[in-house]
Amino acid sequence: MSGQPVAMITGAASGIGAATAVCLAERGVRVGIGTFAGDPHDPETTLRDVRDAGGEGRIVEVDVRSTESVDVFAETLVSEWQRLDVAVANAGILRESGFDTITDDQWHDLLDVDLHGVMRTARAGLRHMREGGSVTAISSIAGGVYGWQNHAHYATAKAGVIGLVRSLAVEYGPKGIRANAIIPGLIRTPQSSDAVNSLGPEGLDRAGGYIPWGRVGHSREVAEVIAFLSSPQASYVSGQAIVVDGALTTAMRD
Ligand SMILES: NC(=O)c1ccc[n+]([C@@H]2O[C@H](COP(=O)([O-])OP(=O)(O)OC[C@H]3O[C@@H](n4cnc5c(N)ncnc54)[C@H](O)[C@@H]3O)[C@@H](O)[C@H]2O)c1
Repeated sequence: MSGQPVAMITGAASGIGAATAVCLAERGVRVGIGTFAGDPHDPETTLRDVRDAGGEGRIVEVDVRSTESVDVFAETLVSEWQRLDVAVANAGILRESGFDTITDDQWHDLLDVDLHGVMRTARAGLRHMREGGSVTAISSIAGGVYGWQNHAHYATAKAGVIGLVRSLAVEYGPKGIRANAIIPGLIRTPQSSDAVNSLGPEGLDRAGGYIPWGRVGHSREVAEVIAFLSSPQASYVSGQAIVVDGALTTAMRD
């Protein structure tokens, strides 16, 4: 096997996934830009940014609710570049629902993306990692650190991915494959902007005032940590869940 490492990133047309594609490209990683048919964001923007960073990318449509779709994503990259080294299970959705009114379908639909989609991405990637590798899953402070009212399904999924990466770290450590989770706080992306809509157009800025760092995070600030975890520089970091939140979860409320 030769050449630059290759990464698969789900949900890479926007937000943290798009920033991760660029960060990895800057480090010489060829990136598979997983894009979802229902996403209004144009993956060509991510591809252009990857190329502007001097990198190489390939857009592949993928729905993490489908095992076949995720497997084809990984196989497409391997057939193009003959290797796969990094899987970033980033795709996720956020829905609000009180717990005693949630339907089985609503519960299942969220976990199908946010937990089972992560499992499918990790599994598809791991099968092709021949010379070590790295899996990074995106959790959340909701579930990863805190509970969250009216979001029990989301928090359950995000807690679940931490259990998953810990188990993968143990199972695949002997093969030189690391697995970690990122726990973002409040990051300015399409998902978080939708979530705080009820606070008004300046909602994210106001929410940032409650964070010790004085603002919400940028996708790039999460992507840098994902890129580090995906790199050989993180060679002894595995089974961890790393919080990237501007000290939000560290702060004691008066
Ligand atoms: N933004 C935040 O404050 C925050 C905080 C904690 C965790 N997260 C997590 O970060 C990850 C990235 O989210 P983001 O904030 O960048 O928002 P985002 O909406 O920009 O990204 C989510 C991506 O997932 C994709 N997606 C949705 N359903 C899919 C499916 N079935 N198959 C494939 N792709 C699908 C979307 O197309 C989108 O590109 C998510 O897992 C999210 O839960 C975000």
